[in-house]
Amino acid sequence: MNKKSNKIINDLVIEAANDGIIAVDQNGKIVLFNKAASLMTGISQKKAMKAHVKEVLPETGLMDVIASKKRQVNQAMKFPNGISILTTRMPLYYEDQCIGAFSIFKDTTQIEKMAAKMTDLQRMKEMLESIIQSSDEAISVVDEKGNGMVINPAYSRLTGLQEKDIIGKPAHTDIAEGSSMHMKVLETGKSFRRVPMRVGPSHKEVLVNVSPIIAGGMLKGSVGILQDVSELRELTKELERTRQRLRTLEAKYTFEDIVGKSEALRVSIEQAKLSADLPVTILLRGDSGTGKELFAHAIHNASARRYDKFVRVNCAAIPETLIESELFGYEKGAFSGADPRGKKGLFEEAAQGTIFLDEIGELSFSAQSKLLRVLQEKEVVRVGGVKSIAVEARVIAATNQPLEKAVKEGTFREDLYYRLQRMPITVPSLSERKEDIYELSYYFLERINQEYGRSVTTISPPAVSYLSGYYWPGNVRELENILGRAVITMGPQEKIMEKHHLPVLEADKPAPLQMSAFNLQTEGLEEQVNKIEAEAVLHALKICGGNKTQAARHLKISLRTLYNKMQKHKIE
Ligand SMILES: Nc1ncnc2c1ncn2[C@@H]1O[C@H](COP(=O)(O)OP(=O)(O)OP(=O)(O)O)[C@@H](O)[C@H]1O
Repeated sequence: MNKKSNKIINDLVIEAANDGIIAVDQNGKIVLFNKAASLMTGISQKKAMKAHVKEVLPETGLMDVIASKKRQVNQAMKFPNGISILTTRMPLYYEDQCIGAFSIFKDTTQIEKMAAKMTDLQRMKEMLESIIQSSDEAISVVDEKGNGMVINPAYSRLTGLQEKDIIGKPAHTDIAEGSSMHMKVLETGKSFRRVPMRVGPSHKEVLVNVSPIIAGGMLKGSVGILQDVSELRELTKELERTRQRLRTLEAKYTFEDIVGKSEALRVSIEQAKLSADLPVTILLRGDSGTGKELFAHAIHNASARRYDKFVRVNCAAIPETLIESELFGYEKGAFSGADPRGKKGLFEEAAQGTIFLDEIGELSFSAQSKLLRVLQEKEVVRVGGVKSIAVEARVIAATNQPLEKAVKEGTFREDLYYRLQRMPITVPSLSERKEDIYELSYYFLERINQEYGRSVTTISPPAVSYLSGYYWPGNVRELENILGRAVITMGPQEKIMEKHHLPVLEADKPAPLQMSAFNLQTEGLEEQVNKIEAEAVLHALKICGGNKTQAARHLKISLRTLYNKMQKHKIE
């Protein structure tokens, strides 16, 4: 290869190089400016060649190199067009004489951008990690193969499992009962919510929400959030207790609110008014929905105790295991799961007010004994305690059960029965006072109008006589419900309730239960049995007009079991 061809090759290589190359002579005139240099600086090769470097690219610092004769390696700098470069600059020598300088530079803009992105990603990752670690929700993450990747301290607290037990281990490692939802997510790519399972060595009951982690359109893993069911249960129970307490702490009605002029009702009201200030326990008797609670409110409000509390306790709705501690309170450490500070019972809570014991026929035998003692001695002893606490509250009890039968069968204490029977007041059933239906209907229409924003002003005589022909197993409560339903079926402008607005009311015996068809293919036996049970309970309540005692009798179960079933199937 001769000198000439050598030069041609050199020129071609320089031109094709990815790095920018600029060379200047000892005066600073640009003598070499390759294509990459042009692309990076945005200056055309034509303009750059022969121009003085100070005019077009003073930032290259080549004049300094000529002056100092020093090489500078890997210097970072920026061109005016924003391109970042890394440059190496050197003086050019020929026969020991500096004849110029040159610079080779690389475009580092992309690398810088990537580095910034990496820093952002790193920051984001650290942020996410600290959110996960400090979250009160128990979180577990698995990778696309189903191996544990991340758990947080809340997860360890809930399950009792540590990172060493989970990280890198298969997704089912933490499961005590149930199948891995993480694996289900990885198999289906779908989310699942509120799946019950048990986890960890202590078989902790949890509800799990799981979702796929999708990155760049690919399934990369699964994230699960575990909720402690026992905590949820405790909260729900507490809410229920608070609700019940709120409902119980005021007596809304007075004798003025008891509608009806029938002789049967008038006698009961007279008796109740007379007993209001007598220092005796009252027993309100009568079918479900006749207005016993209304009477209890009215008696309290007519007594000297009206400015004190009215505490209502539905003895059938409180679980048997809790009734004694609810009524009489408990001392600290009385039983596991109890408030460690101990708790006042409802008798103490009622103080100088009234305690209304609804469904008293449902009290357990042992609670009956304690109640008798309270009525006789006028004092309570908290569960797990020894100290007697004076009871000043007045007791009004109510039942829709034939207590005499329960006494005979040995399920209700005879001595308690006689104690309660000193002042019994029977609230008549609606079928014994059908003449009150007219007045009651107008009273309820007014209430319903207010509640639903309607203006039904009249009920036609045929509609009233139709209502009077019915046997009203659910009493006044059923009448209120039927009128409410009828108003909903009426047009918004209709003002007169006619017979056709009312549902079909069977004059006498109920129709047999028609079971709906169940989908045997998709539902398991347990689901089917549950549905049938819910339907049977609903049907019994319907044909008994919402009268729970009758419905329980119809189903041949105790009233307490009926309450449990209603709660289970969320039947109001
Ligand atoms: N004479 C009445 N005047 C006005 N409203 C009444 C009358 N009797 C009952 N009610 C209403 O009917 C509904 C049922 O009454 P209440 O709850 O007092 O019945 P109850 O006999 O205590 O029923 P249960 O035994 O099922 O607890 C309530 O909404 C109540 O306000």
